[in-house]
Amino acid sequence: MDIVFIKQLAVDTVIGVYAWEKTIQQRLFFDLELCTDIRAAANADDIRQTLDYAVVCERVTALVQSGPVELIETLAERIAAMLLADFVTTQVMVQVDKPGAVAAATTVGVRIVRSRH
Ligand SMILES: Nc1nc2c(c(=O)[nH]1)N=C([C@H](O)[C@@H](O)CO)CN2
Repeated sequence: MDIVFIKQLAVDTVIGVYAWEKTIQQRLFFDLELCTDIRAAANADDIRQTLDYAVVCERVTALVQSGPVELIETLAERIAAMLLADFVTTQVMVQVDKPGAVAAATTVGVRIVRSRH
């Protein structure tokens, strides 16, 4: 299967478990992979026949900024569910990086893979 991917999409939002985190914006980064068949789009050279990664970025950014949550796991699951429901894809990978969370680490985060049932 082919993959449309997005690396290190930056989104500022209110995210975190602790009280001090609920009053500030923090930057998260998203890596996304959407499994799809790109051959029809390639043959026709037609954006309408593939996943538009710019639209995916807009949708993910809007979802992340739609309201505060505590866990990056919550965002990963919501993003995966939205991508599977609204785009022509059979399986998605969603990685959420929160690089400011642990000073001694370059980054921390979660990565999930979800498929259409
Ligand atoms: N598995 C997770 N662990 C932690 C999370 C999280 O979202 N998932 N969040 C925090 C705090 O919000 C932390 O980022 C504050 O620095 C701690 N652990």
